Amino acid sequence: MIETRQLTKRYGNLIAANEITLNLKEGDVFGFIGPNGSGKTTTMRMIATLLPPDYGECYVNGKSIYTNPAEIRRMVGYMPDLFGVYDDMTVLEYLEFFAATYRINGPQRRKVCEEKLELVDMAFKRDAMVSQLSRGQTQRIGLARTLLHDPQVLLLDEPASGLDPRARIEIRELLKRLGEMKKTVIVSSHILPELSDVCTRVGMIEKGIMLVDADVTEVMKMSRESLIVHVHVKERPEAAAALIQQHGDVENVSMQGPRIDVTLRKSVEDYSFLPKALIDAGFALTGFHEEEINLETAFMRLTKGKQQ
Ligand SMILES: Nc1ncnc2c1ncn2[C@@H]1O[C@H](COP(=O)(O)OP(=O)(O)OP(=O)(O)O)[C@@H](O)[C@H]1O
Repeated sequence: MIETRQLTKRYGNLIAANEITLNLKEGDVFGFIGPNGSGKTTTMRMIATLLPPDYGECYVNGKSIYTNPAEIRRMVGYMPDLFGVYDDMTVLEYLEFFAATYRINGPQRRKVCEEKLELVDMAFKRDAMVSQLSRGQTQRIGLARTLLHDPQVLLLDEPASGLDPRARIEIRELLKRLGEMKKTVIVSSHILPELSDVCTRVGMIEKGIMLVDADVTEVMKMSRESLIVHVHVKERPEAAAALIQQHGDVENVSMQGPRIDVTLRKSVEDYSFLPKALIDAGFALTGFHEEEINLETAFMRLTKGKQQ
């Protein structure tokens, strides 16, 4: 659905996007992660045909940004990180105004606007003035506006920035829904953990260079040097730790309060020996689970040393 090859943009000596190659299918929700100024907006604007690249190719649903920009714009909904809203309009008027620019006319216009308001859970504010919406509500109206022409591809630049935790969760739920609707979504963020449970793929960019592009599960796996297992026993945790330490597959054991953190040797994946050894030795096992790596840890580990 989105295919870029060595997409490149330079500003003087600065290479804002350096040979970005991407391949996203229908239903992919691609988390585009990177610090400020790393090239996320530049890349998305090139895909949206709003910024001409200096080099490289980009196809959306098989259409080239060079030869079919108008068709691409019909297929793409782009939500910039900052967008203005007009003060003296109600929510519905605002959406109808943009629907008109997409040539959605007649009774269809009101219907489409109301549908999108439902989708972003803002129907209850249809008659409120746009100027009186909270930031999270404004973001949701922005998303409704991006969805008006029912684009197959969505490019969302930091849709959750500046939102409180509840509004962030709501945006995440919405992203999930868009993936389920088989849209192809690119969503940028520099806040890493918030994307992990909605994205199917993750791209990590720094200084214009895509350092990692993989499935979320793959990213987690790649970033993990060795497995860590958290163990809780009812009594005598120090004695349990000493017992675990003796096992040949265990690299290191440390105590985190009452919790025993067991680091396994590299490439050891089967840790079923741990509960067995503890139970055989008479310990009452009360907790046992593998440490989860979040995207933030993954990003730090995977990009370490790759950029200066
Ligand atoms: N019009 C421009 N002229 C010169 N430099 C630019 C221009 N637009 C962007 N840049 C530079 O290109 C680099 C990439 O910017 P971009 O906006 O793509 O980053 P970003 O990853 O979206 O950042 P943020 O998370 O802050 O939005 C930055 O160093 C930025 O200063």
